Amino acid sequence: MSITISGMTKRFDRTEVLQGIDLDVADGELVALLGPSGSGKTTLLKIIAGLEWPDSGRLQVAGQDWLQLAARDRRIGFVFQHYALFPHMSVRDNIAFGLEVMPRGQRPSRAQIAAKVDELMAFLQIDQLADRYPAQLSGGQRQRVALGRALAIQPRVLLLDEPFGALDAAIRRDLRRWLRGVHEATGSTTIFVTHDQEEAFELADRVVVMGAGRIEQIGHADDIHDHPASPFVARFMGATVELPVTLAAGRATGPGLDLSALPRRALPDGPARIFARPADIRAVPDPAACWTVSSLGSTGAELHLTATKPDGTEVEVQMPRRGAPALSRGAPVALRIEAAAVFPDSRRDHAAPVLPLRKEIAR
Ligand SMILES: Nc1ncnc2c1ncn2[C@@H]1O[C@H](COP(=O)(O)OP(=O)(O)OP(=O)(O)O)[C@@H](O)[C@H]1O
Repeated sequence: MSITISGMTKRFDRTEVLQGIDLDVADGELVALLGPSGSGKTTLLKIIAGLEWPDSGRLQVAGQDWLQLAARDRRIGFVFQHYALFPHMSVRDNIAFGLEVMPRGQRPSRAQIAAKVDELMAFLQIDQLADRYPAQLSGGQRQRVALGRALAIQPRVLLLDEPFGALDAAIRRDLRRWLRGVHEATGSTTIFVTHDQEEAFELADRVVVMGAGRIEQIGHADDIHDHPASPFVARFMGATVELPVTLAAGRATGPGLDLSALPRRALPDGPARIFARPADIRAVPDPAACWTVSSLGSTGAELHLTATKPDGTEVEVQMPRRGAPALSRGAPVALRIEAAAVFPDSRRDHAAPVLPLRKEIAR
């Protein structure tokens, strides 16, 4: 089922939680909503599920207006972070629940329900747990049961809200791989919410980055990592070093900065800011440079240093220790920035780029 959301807004009291969302999800696609806490991810998911209603905008699923449909008529599978399995029901009964409560005309027979549940438990690799109760399961097992319950009704759309949020890192990784397999096998259009970048990029076909009620960027992992569409996305993706530069003929320059590795950009002349990751910066000894090494440490593999300017600006640098020049505290250094996003100063932080970053001019 394809999903088309257009011009969607939602306000709670005075907060505009969704500020005009436009999003197309293709039939069978697996899409992640990624963003910091409070950016509106869950609200968007709840609107698709029919648990919230927008103030304006459209929601069409396979061409049908879902805002005219009650939640129970949407045939949606929904899994929350705090999966609420019924504690007094066995695994088997939890999974069967959605089928058992179907209206009489649509409800499969007892034998059909039993067969469906057996098939799902085998598919989810939890058949040996059929007669256990939720309290007797691990977090990862409970999560699989929750997913089994959501899948039992053969949902047209599967919505997962931080499905692995409460689990530890190793189990999350296992379940991610497993969920990807489930998605490929069932082919249901799936949207999941996460604030974990690795999870979003590993699992999803496309990632939707949300910030403060807006979609900041939609794309694939490499694209979002290398070409953030806004300062917000750059910061969110770990480009925590933010420095003023001057753009002239598509080239950025700044005091004590070597920016010759950056491609020319189709951006207007004038003041701008660059956003770089500490791991994309190299400190290079230079007696004439305005930066000095103010702290220096090593993790064995990497040197972590802080470079400081007389005006108090500080920059974190992480560079491979092997092959690094000899550096000591107080040494003057230039900063060579090997990759960075550049945004003209006139832009509002969350606006779309004046010119797409990808439109780089050949040197
Ligand atoms: N029922 C409600 N009444 C009032 N405000 C609400 C309600 N539901 C959500 N909000 C507010 O809307 C904003 C967005 O919430 P939402 O849960 O959609 O964000 P989120 O991106 O999913 O965050 P998180 O990652 O923390 O779950 C928040 O500021 C939240 O406090």
